[in-house]
This record gives sequence, C-alpha cells and structure tokens, in this order.
Amino acid sequence: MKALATKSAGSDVANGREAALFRLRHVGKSYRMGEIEIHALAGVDLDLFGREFVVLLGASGSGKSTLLNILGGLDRPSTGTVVYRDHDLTQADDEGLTRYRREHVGFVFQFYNLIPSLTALENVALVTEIAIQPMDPLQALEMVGLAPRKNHFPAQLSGGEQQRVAIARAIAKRPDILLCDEPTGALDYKTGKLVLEVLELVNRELGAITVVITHNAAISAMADRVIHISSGAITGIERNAARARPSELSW
Ligand SMILES: Nc1ncnc2c1ncn2[C@@H]1O[C@H](COP(=O)(O)OP(=O)(O)OP(=O)(O)O)[C@@H](O)[C@H]1O
Repeated sequence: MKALATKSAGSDVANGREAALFRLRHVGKSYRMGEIEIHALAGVDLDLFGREFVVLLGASGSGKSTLLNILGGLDRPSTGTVVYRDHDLTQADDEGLTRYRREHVGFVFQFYNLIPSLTALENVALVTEIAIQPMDPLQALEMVGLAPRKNHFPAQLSGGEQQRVAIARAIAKRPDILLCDEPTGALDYKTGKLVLEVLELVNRELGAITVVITHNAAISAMADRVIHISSGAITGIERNAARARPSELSW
C-alpha cells in the first residue's frame, strides 16, 4: 500500500468508539450518456467497522453495485473520498488500487466466475499465490465444506458448490472486506441459504467486514446493520439487536 496517499485518522475515534475501517464522505458517481447525466450515487456518507456484517438493500438501479465497486477499488467515485484505514483510495494510482484489491478485498459475484479448466483447489490457489498472508487453499475449501471436492472441475459442481468455491477463493487471501453482489441471486432457496450460512461462518471466524447486496429483504435479519439505498443515496441505516441465523430466515 506504499504508493497510496495517507490521511490522518486522528479525528475518527469518536468518543472512544472503534475507528471505522472505511470512511466514505460525499461519495458521488455520475455517468454521462450523451446529453443525459446519470447520478448512480449522490453524496453517500458511510463508515464501515471491523467484523461487521452489512446488508445493502435497494431496488434495481439504486446504486448498490456502484457503491460496492467503489468500496472494492474496481471503480473510482466522481466526487468525494473513500478512506481505507489511513489510505485515501481516491488518491491512489491504478497500481495502488490494484494492490489494494489484491491484498485486502474479496469479491463474490452472482455468477461464480471460476476458471473452468482448473479444479476447485487450483481456482483457490490462483489467488493465494499472489496474496501476502494467504490461507492454505485447502483450509479455505474446508471452511466452505468443500475439501472433499477439491479435485473437481467447476462443471462437476452444482451452482451452490461453485459459489462456495468462489467464496473460498475470496477469503483465502484473508481479506479485510468481503464484497458480495447478489451472492444467492442465481441459486434456489435451499442452496441460497447454505451459501448464506457459509458467509455468516466466514464473517464470524475470519472477521472480514462482509457486505452483501441483495433485493431480498429477508436476508437483512442476518446483518449487524442494514443499509437502505434508493436513487443513489442512503435513505436509512438500521442496526439489528441480534443477528438471525440464516437457517431462521424464510422468504
Ligand atoms: N457504466 C455505466 N454507465 C452508465 N450508467 C451506469 C453504469 N453503471 C451503472 N449505471 C447506472 O447507474 C445506476 C445505478 O446502477 P447500479 O448498477 O449501481 O444499481 P444496482 O442497485 O446495483 O442495480 P441492480 O440491483 O439492478 O444490480 C443505474 O441507473 C445504472 O443504469
């Protein structure tokens, strides 16, 4: 992270509370399409704290993926700042952002994006080869309950199993933040719940901030905090008194 600009974190430990790991201030993202300017995000202020499980809830087109992509260093905001620890990601050059993603961010998408010609273990190992303090790839597969399938290719695994390999791949680098964009969107009810159980387990055991985008309001019950987003703005943040277990959810 050496190439990233640094910023003082001194003012952020408010009233003895834990300092936020991520601080987003006035984050906006606009796209120009000919004459029209689309405001995907408009003035988002958000802090994310270590170990928390956050559900990002909003209608289609509300800006959820845009926010996730900015948090993950896949995209840059048009305005505002994103500070990770004491690094201002908005000041980072491309190389700095690549290193940030590689070393600190795990991504899980709706479609698993596994490499078809590699086994489950090889898909995970691909990431651990370039990480700083990775897990043993087999340990990552064990966490998601798929060690017995380590030599299977993606085509030999069900959708839910492929998603669990994708989660193993995302966590094997021991990320500070795990960003999940509709991770159960392509799965049936039972398999989707199993994947949520795996996400809950890795959040609890590894402590990575876990952000899950969903359209499914029932999933909010398993979060520490639920962030509602509408038309590119945060319209409300709720804190659950207790996290529901994924097995208790129904939709
Ligand atoms: N690359 C882009 N170019 C132009 N407009 C974009 C681009 N990416 C996103 N948008 C627009 O920004 C807005 C927010 O999109 P975003 O994908 O963040 O929403 P979302 O809440 O994730 O939606 P969904 O749930 O359908 O995935 C939408 O109006 C979308 O069309």
